[in-house]
Amino acid sequence: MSLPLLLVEDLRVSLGNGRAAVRGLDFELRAGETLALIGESGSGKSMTALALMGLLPEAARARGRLLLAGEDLLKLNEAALCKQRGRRIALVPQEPLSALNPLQRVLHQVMLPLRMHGLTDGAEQRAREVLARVGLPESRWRAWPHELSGGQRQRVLIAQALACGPSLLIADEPTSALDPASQRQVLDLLAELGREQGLALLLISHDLGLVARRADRLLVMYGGRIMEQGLASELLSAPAHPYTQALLAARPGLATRGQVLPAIPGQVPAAGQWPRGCPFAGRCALGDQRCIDEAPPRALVGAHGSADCWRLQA
Ligand SMILES: Nc1ncnc2c1ncn2[C@@H]1O[C@H](COP(=O)(O)OP(=O)(O)OP(=O)(O)O)[C@@H](O)[C@H]1O
Repeated sequence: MSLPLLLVEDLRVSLGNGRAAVRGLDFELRAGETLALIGESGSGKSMTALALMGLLPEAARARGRLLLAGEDLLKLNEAALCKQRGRRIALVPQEPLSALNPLQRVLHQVMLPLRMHGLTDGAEQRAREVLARVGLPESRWRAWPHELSGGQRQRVLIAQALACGPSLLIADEPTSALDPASQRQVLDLLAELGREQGLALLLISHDLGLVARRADRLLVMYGGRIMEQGLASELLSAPAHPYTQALLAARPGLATRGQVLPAIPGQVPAAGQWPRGCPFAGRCALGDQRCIDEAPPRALVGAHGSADCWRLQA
């Protein structure tokens, strides 16, 4: 089997004042593979993405190892990171409107990362190629961002992210601002691009139902830790961790018209206020005192997965 393109080892992100957003994350991602990072708001997904991009907020610090093709991103200085960002690792952000420059036409915005990385020869041709690939009609290439629909804007951002031919693409809630039909189209496009271009794709979402079937593997995160991980097909058909089961039961798509949207009872605690043991213990219908006090050991689940839960101990 090929070596992983991305190897994350014991990633920890602290926010200052003893608060931690990510508390020991391990995962790997291969070229051509799509990994979905799933969890409710506040689980630490975005901080993981920002650590990978080297774009954490000022007060935040990352520790651990983030090996991209063997090179530890956490050891690079800002100048070296700038060379990677947009070129080898690219991010498709959450908010298409605020991520685009309102004063620049689409085609020029897609040429921007190429220019920033000194790839000026053939930049316009390359921008045209990626815009065509993401399915933006040619009649829109000279439009201003405000003239586009939400789905079209997100396609522009995907084109921008693809322009320099990155090997790792991170999409952080790429469809949260879109209507359901555009959400499906954009996710299908990302999954297609991942396969076709051999990208390692990290798809971040709070909506398990929306992204699960487009991913090869799922990594369920809560309280800055991994709750469960495994092949998407196995994890969806037999979720082992009570948190994964609760997320699946709370999928927005399960609600019928007029029904209150299902939700997991209780609140996600703020960073720094997690129980000593399992982060989910306080909200888990099956949790007991041991779950609150002691971190659960990892149990193997199915043929390829694992879950951190006391209930799964033999
Ligand atoms: N800019 C910031 N400065 C300080 N703390 C932050 C910042 N952004 C997020 N946090 C905190 O970090 C923790 C993890 O947040 P993070 O944004 O990574 O979660 P998430 O799973 O991506 O959720 P969301 O989908 O809402 O972004 C939360 O407790 C959050 O309040």
